[in-house]
Amino acid sequence: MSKENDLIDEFNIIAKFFTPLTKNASGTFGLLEDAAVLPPISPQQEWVVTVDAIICNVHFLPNDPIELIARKALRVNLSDLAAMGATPYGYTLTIALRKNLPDSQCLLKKVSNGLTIDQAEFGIHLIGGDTVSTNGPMTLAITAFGIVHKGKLLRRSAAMPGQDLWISGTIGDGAFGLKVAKGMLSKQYLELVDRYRLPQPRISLGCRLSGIAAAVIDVSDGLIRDAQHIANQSNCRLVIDGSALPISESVSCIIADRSEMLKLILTGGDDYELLFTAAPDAITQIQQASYELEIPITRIGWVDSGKGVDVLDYNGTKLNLLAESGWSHF
Ligand SMILES: Nc1ncnc2c1ncn2[C@@H]1O[C@H](COP(=O)(O)OP(=O)(O)OP(=O)(O)O)[C@@H](O)[C@H]1O
Ligand SMILES: Cc1ncc(C[n+]2csc(CCOP(=O)(O)O)c2C)c(N)n1
Ligand SMILES: [Mg+2]
Repeated sequence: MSKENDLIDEFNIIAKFFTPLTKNASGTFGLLEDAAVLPPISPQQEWVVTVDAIICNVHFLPNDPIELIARKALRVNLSDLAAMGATPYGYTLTIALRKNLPDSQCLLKKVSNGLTIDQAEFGIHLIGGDTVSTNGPMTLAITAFGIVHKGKLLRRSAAMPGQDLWISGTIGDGAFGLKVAKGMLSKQYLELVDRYRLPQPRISLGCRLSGIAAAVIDVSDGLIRDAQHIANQSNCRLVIDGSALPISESVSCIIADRSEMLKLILTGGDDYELLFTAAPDAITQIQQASYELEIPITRIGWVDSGKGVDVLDYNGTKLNLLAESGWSHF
C-alpha cells in the first residue's frame, strides 16, 4: 500500500496514532475489537461519565496549535469530572477530519503528541473512539470516564442559604484570550491566549472538595450562566459580589482601559474553574486546600433564599447586565 493510501485508511491511522495511547490497558484490546471493556470497580466506587465535543471556529480557532486543540478537547472533559469530584480513569476520542487533508499524517501525529503529554499529566489512557471524515470543520469529541468513592460525588444541587460562594483561580482570562487571539486586543496580553487554548482542569481541587463543598460546577459557559445552574438545581439565589472577583493582572489592565469589558468577565466563559458553595465554617479547610494545592480560591459571594443570580457592584447595587448571561450555542 502506498504512503498516500496509508493516510486514508482509518485502520492504519488508528494503529499508528491511537493504539499507543491505550498504553495496553486491560480491556482496550489494542483497539482491535468492536468496543472496549471497562474494568470492574469495587462496591465502594462508582463510574462518572461525561462527553464534550470541540469544533473549529466554535470552540477553538483554525490557527490554534493542533497539540493544544487535542489537549483542550481532553481538558474540558476532565474539568467536568473535577466538578463531580471524580478521579480521571480514561477516555474515548472521536475525531472528524476533512477528507484528503494534505497534511493529515502530520496533524494526527500532533494530536497524538498532545494527548500523550496530558495522559502523563492526568494519569489516564485512551480506551477507544472513532475516526471519520467530514465536509465540515474539524471536530474532536471526547468521552471521559472517572471514578468516585460512593458518597463523595459532588453535585450542583446542594447549595443552601447561609453558605458562601467560592471560585478557584482567576476568571475572564479565557474569554479575553480569545479576543487577543482574534486580534481584537493588544498582543501584549499573549499569556491570556495560552489560558484560552489550554484550560487547567481543577482535578486535585475537585477531589479535595468532597466533604468540604456543598454544590459544585465548573465554569465553562460563563460565571453567571453556570451560577444559574447551581441556583436552579438547588432552589436558591446566588449573590455575587462584583468587587470580589479574582482577575489576573492582564485582565485587570484591560479592564482599567475599557470598563465596558467587565461584562466579559461575568459572561465570557472558557474559564474551566470550579465554582462552589460551602458552609461558613469550611473556610479553614478551603484555605488549607488552596495553600497545599497552590490554587487561589476566592470567596465571591453567598447563597440566599429566592431564585436566580444577582451581581452586586462596588457599592452593593444590583447590576443590570443579565439579559445575556453566558455562552449559548443557539
Ligand atoms: N445531547 C444530549 N444528550 C444527552 N445528554 C445531554 C445532551 N446534551 C447535554 N446533555 C447532558 O446535560 C447535562 C448538562 O449539559 P451541559 O452541556 O450544560 O453541561 P456541561 O458539559 O457541564 O457544560 P459544557 O458543555 O459547557 O462543558 C450534562 O449532564 C450532559 O451530559
Ligand atoms: C472560536 C471560539 N469562539 C467562541 C468561543 C466561546 N465559547 C464557545 S463554546 C463555549 C462554552 C463551552 O462550550 P460547550 O458548552 O459546548 O461545552 C464558549 C465560551 C470559543 N471558545 N472559541
Ligand atoms: Mg460542566
